[in-house]
Amino acid sequence: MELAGAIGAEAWLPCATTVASCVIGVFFLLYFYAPHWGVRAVPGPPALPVLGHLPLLARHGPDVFCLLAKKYGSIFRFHLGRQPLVIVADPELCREVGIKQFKSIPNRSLPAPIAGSPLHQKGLFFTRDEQWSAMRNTIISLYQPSHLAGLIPTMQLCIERAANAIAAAAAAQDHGDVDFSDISLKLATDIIGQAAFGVDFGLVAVTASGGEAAEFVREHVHSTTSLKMDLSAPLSVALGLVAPPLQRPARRLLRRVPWTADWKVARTNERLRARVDEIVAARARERDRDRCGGDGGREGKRKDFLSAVLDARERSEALRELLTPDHVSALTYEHLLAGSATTAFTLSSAVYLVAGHPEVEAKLLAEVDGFGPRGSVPTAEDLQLRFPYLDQASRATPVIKEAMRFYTVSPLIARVTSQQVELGGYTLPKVQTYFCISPPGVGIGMAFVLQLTVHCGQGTWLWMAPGVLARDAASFPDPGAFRPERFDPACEEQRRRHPCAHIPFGVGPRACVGQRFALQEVKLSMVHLYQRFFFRRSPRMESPPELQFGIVLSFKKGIKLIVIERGDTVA
Ligand code: HEM
Repeated sequence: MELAGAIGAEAWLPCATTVASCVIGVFFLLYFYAPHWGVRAVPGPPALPVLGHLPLLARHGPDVFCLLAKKYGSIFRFHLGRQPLVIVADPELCREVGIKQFKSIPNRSLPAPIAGSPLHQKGLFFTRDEQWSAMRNTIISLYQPSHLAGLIPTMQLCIERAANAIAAAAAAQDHGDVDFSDISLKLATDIIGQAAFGVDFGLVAVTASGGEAAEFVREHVHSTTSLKMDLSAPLSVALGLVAPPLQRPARRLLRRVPWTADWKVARTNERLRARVDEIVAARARERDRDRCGGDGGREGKRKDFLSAVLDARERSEALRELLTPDHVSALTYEHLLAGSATTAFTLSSAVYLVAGHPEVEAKLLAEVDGFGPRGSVPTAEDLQLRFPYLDQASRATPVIKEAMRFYTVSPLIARVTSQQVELGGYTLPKVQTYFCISPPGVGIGMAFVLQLTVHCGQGTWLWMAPGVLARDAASFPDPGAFRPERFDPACEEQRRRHPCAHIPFGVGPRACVGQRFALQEVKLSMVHLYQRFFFRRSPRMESPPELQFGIVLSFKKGIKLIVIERGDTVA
């Protein structure tokens, strides 16, 4: 009997192992290929299990999307780890996504680096549906021309400080090199500090080791630069790319393990969050004090975003419910996140490109000198009307526009479907709910399966690719040439171009809310900088500059320029 039992067990064991391996294998295949299934008809290169196309991204950087568009056409599949993206690289299809079919594609997909961070999630960028439209309607007035015109003196003050810092840095160096991208990031952050928080960070003026504000911003920069889209991100983010359900448990675990990247990011984000909450609470207290002491004047004078949002909250019960203190903090912090690195990158790339093109520089200098003597500060109206080369017509800025085409700071714009969508001849599903089967009573496995449901239920990730559009020779002949004249409204090339061929600020109701703010800042900066200096590319910098792809593009080793003071009389 015993012998028969042993033989039975021996025969049964390999059989059970084979069945278990098959079940695990099938589960693995289903898990990794389920999101792919709904979009399998969309063309794309074969994807590696688990990693998808991340190795391609590592090898080619953001250029990979141009290469894939050449091979697969204007709509193709790219697997960010396990998650397939349907990438749209055609102006008309971008108009479909951003405008015509907006009702079916109103939200952004939540990339792995952002998942689990309320400071990042509760701002305008990642809120959804009615919450988003109510929030956007509330804050949109702060970006209207009349409000922005009132910010010019504050912006100009920061710009003049930055120009002094540039002159001092150039004088301190034997070869006159200045780390221009570093100063422009500090400048953009100072401006956002004033405009969003009503706080003078004074970064341009402080040394590298400088005070509490500098520490706050160092933490912000660390938090932002850890928002990577590839496997060099902290472990939990990398896991989020290849196996989303493991991200949350991994993050919970790793944030407790000292010195891991997750631990550092969690500590930084907690400190950042506490600091932003502190600023918001202090402003609320200040307003209460002013009201009790009858000093409504200071309250009324404040032009920053935070005060305006607190005002709006006070005026309406409905808004108090909509904009919880968490949302107010997130919205305010979002300005720093959305408005500093993007604007700084745009200013740095414009000045870098002009420095390498003497014919563009000559036209620009002539225009700036024609405006008035050194130190003249343009009004909002001057910025619109008196700088045709920098600003050919309202909101069309040839030099800046061409710089933004040449280096597109957001090469991809993330959206997600909430209805089934027909696009470019493909049917893209409303949601990807293949993994809703949750066998009851499996303990910890149950939690795992429930998480799968959440992750798979997000809809098709449909991303626009302005970075590919910007390099398309059909819209921009000789796309590798820096030629601002291609945006001259009078030229044939501009007249023929599709209105959505150049969309660095996105398109449709969800386009960048800070576009006018950013352009005002960049134009004002360029006018002042070219009144005082001209720039040459440093031979101590690589050419072309190396790019790094995080949540937005940045220059990996910065932009180094030789600065030459122009003096009072301009040649
Ligand atoms: C050169 C600078 C900037 C560039 C290139 C840029 C680019 C973008 C892009 C591509 C989007 C996504 C648009 C879409 O989905 O269609 C966006 C959204 C957004 N941007 Fe900007 N941005 C810049 C500056 C700013 C500034 C200065 C602020 C704030 C003061 C800002 C705040 C936002 C916000 C809040 C959103 C989300 C809008 C929404 O979901 O309703 N951006 N930006």
